[in-house]
Amino acid sequence: MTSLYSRELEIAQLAVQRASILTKRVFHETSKGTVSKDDASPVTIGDFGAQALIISALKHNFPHDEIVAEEEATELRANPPLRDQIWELVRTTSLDDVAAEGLLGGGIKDADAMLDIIDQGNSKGGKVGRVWTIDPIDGTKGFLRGGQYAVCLALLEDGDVKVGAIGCPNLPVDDAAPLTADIGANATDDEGRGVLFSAVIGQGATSRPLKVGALAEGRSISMKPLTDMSNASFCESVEAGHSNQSESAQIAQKLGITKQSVRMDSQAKYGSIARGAGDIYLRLPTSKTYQEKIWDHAAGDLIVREAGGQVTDIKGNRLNFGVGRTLATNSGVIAAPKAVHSQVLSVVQEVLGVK
Ligand SMILES: Nc1ncnc2c1ncn2[C@@H]1O[C@H](COP(=O)(O)O)[C@@H](O)[C@H]1OP(=O)(O)O
Ligand SMILES: [Mg+2]
Ligand SMILES: [Mg+2]
Ligand SMILES: [Mg+2]
Repeated sequence: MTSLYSRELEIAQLAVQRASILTKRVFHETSKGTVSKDDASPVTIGDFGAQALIISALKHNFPHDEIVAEEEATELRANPPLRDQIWELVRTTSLDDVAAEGLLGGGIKDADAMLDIIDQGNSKGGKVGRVWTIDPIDGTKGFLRGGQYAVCLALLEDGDVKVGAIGCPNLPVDDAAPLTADIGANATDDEGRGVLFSAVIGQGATSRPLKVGALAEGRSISMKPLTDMSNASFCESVEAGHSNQSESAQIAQKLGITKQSVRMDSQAKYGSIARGAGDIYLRLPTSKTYQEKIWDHAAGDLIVREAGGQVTDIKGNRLNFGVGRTLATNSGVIAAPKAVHSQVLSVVQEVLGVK
């Protein structure tokens, strides 16, 4: 008997795996083609290309599902050389396994079809029906720096995360490796790196080596039991503009955490705590107006919860993925093992003055 969401899980993981190949090619082979978006955040040919490949795989398998994806093709329609650079990558990226590539429906017809596919990620989201959410490259700044980044995909059903997959090409493949954002000085090959995290609601969380063909064997992951806060390690964003690092230092001190925070870009933070490499992930608001995006959290939220963690915002509320493209009703993120979450939450609220 096949389990619930088994097909969605398989397609999601293969789609993430294929898109990850494209991002690695961008990093190793080409200039990054970086352009600035309206909000001044960077986007590269890797972001656009990865989004095209993932949406194409989803539309082939689940043509009626909605898609909320980060990027859109307007810039590319006005910039044919950029479009052609992306098309060349998309056209020549496939899984190194005929059956797996076949499951994703193979390639895209032409450059114009690619632009239309990228724009199919424009759903408004919401709390009704099946909605996939895609962050083709999460942590673009980490990607550009040669640090951590992630290819993220999740399925929401009636606003609830049911399936999540996160590809982390630069994390150690070994779940027992120490928590670090460092990929090794002058690392030029992918030796020992690349992990694919996944989860299905009610079925636990898994990690497996990130491959370039068929899926590798997975193993079940869980958060580390944390009994003594002085041994805890917590992770946060590299970018001070994405999470308040001086408040997190005060919180850590009050909790009795003695280790320095580990700063890493992207949802690699969720994956790292889910496999017990780290313990706590704090994301503390830096502005009253910024709304977190659903594609930045959906897969990580499920993977951590399925690994035995609890994920809330700074008010203690579950993340609500059913209110549109953003987490408009939430503020910040606190992810921690269930047993200590309330302790962490109360210190966060004390330091931040949250009532
Ligand atoms: N002011 C902000 N507060 C929190 N997150 C932000 C802010 N500005 C951008 N981001 C998002 O944070 C995510 C990366 O998080 P991290 O720093 O933990 O890796 C990116 O998806 C980025 O969005 P964007 O893709 O638009 O740059
Ligand atoms: Mg992101
Ligand atoms: Mg992104
Ligand atoms: Mg971005």
